[in-house]
Amino acid sequence: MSTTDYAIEALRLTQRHNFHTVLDDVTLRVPAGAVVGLVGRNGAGKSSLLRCLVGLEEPESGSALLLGCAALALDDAVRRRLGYVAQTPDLFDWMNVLQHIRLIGRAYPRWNEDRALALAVRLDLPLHGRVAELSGGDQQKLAVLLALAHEPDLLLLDEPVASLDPLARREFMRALFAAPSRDDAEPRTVVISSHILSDLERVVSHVAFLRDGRLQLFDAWDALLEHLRLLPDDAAAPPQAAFVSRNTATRQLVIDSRRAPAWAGAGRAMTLDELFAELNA
Ligand SMILES: Nc1ncnc2c1ncn2[C@@H]1O[C@H](COP(=O)(O)OP(=O)(O)OP(=O)(O)O)[C@@H](O)[C@H]1O
Repeated sequence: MSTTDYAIEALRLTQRHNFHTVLDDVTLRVPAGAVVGLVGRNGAGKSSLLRCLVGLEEPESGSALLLGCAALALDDAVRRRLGYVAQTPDLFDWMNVLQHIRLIGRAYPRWNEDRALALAVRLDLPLHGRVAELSGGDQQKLAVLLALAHEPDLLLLDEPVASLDPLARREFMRALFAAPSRDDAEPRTVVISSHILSDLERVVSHVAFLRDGRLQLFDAWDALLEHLRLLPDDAAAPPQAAFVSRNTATRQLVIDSRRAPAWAGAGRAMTLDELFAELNA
């Protein structure tokens, strides 16, 4: 793949806060059109990674390119093609939903107000409700709506569904993958961090696992489903080179059968929940 086939190219990102390593040499190349689930335990570094990717935080070392443009020097043309929703929505308390839609719309030539209003209705958002009076979930819905309505080519979402009820989550997922209204639209690339792995599993093309600031695993989800196998850690173990994780408490192994083809049929595949538990054991 050439550099331009990647919507995101992060090279050796390292970040420290108060002498604590928050991101540790993270290299991540996200193909254009991928939908990446970014997962990891609390404090693993997901928000920090997303902030470094969108240029809101300057890493101690390393660099990131978004749509081919340096994250720390994004030009207006690239900014207009980006959407980012922080974990804590960045909204104006004194403004209502409709005012937000009109204000943000002015900044984006591609803004689709009809789509924004239709989405507000589908998400059950009160158009005249002031942000200060909205529930946490409704504030999160508004932040997501604002990031979606300019039809970005690259969307980075930091736990966008944490406070959404199951029906709102379903609407949100539909909106996320709704076909863009423009003819010139490129396949949208999405990075979405979430702890709701059952939701992610249904929509992602790729999964990135972070643990203690390190990128533990990044691959296409269908490849992981096919090739990662959970099996008992016993005397007849596969070659160590195939080990992905070893759980001494449960005496189970995760192996990558691409590195041990003879073991391709051994054990069983895992759900994303199970794989998460094994990788963080
Ligand atoms: N500005 C900061 N100053 C000091 N420490 C920070 C700062 N930002 C993040 N950290 C620390 O960096 C680590 C990673 O935090 P981060 O918010 O990126 O994790 P996360 O994976 O998004 O967690 P969660 O799932 O809880 O949202 C944590 O130990 C956190 O305390």
